[in-house]
Amino acid sequence: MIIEAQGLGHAYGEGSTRRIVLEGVDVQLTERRIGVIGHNGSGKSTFLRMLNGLVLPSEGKLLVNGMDTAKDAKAIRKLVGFLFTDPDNQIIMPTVAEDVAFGLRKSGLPAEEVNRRVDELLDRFGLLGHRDHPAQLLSGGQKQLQALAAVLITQPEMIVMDEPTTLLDIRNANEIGRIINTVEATVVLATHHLHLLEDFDRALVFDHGHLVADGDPATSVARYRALMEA
Ligand SMILES: Nc1ncnc2c1ncn2[C@@H]1O[C@H](COP(=O)(O)OP(=O)(O)OP(=O)(O)O)[C@@H](O)[C@H]1O
Repeated sequence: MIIEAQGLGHAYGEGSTRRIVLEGVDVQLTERRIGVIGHNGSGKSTFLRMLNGLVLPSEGKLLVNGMDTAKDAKAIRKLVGFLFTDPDNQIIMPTVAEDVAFGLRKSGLPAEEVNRRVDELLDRFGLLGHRDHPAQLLSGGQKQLQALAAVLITQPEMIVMDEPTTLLDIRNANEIGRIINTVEATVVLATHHLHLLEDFDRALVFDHGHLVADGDPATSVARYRALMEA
């Protein structure tokens, strides 16, 4: 995947309520594991939501594999899956298996192939025993794994994850971290759990809507800590 932000900016609101929350972001990303860090309200979620066209640029451009999110959001969403902080926001179907299969409903794949993929993912995530259970009865960590399975089943080339471990206890957060490291797709992860980025290729630091540091995770985390302590 190639992500190119060119003079990228975003403002929420209009007129007197208009507020710039992202400004002048120029970056090209080709790595497989990309972290995004920064203080609350620094613009991480806004940047992430721009990667699949959920939020469109007010300034500049964002290209994903050469496609402009402002023009080709539909094609881009086929390549880019999104995992939200709160899995309850993306659980749609009554049972675990039905929910994981949901993204394939228009794929035209035979039911046996859909079931095969569902069971393979549930097995990988330790959820096979919950296959036919009500999705809402899973624990927070299990729900997040289920939500991740529901994204992975469509075999996206990139998964954007917006603080997916924030609501989880340490054990479940680490489990999600472990699984993130096994995912084949490109991963862009915004997190305050900085240790999850240890094996990442690159980390971006946002501060008040500006990209202020960009490098290997250890260097970026040190820069972020220094900013927070200044
Ligand atoms: N839909 C919206 N309408 C208006 N303002 C918004 C909206 N979404 C976010 N903002 C504002 O944009 C700014 C950046 O928010 P964003 O969610 O991108 O930050 P963040 O770095 O992800 O923060 P956090 O770590 O708290 O999740 C914040 O000041 C926020 O209040």
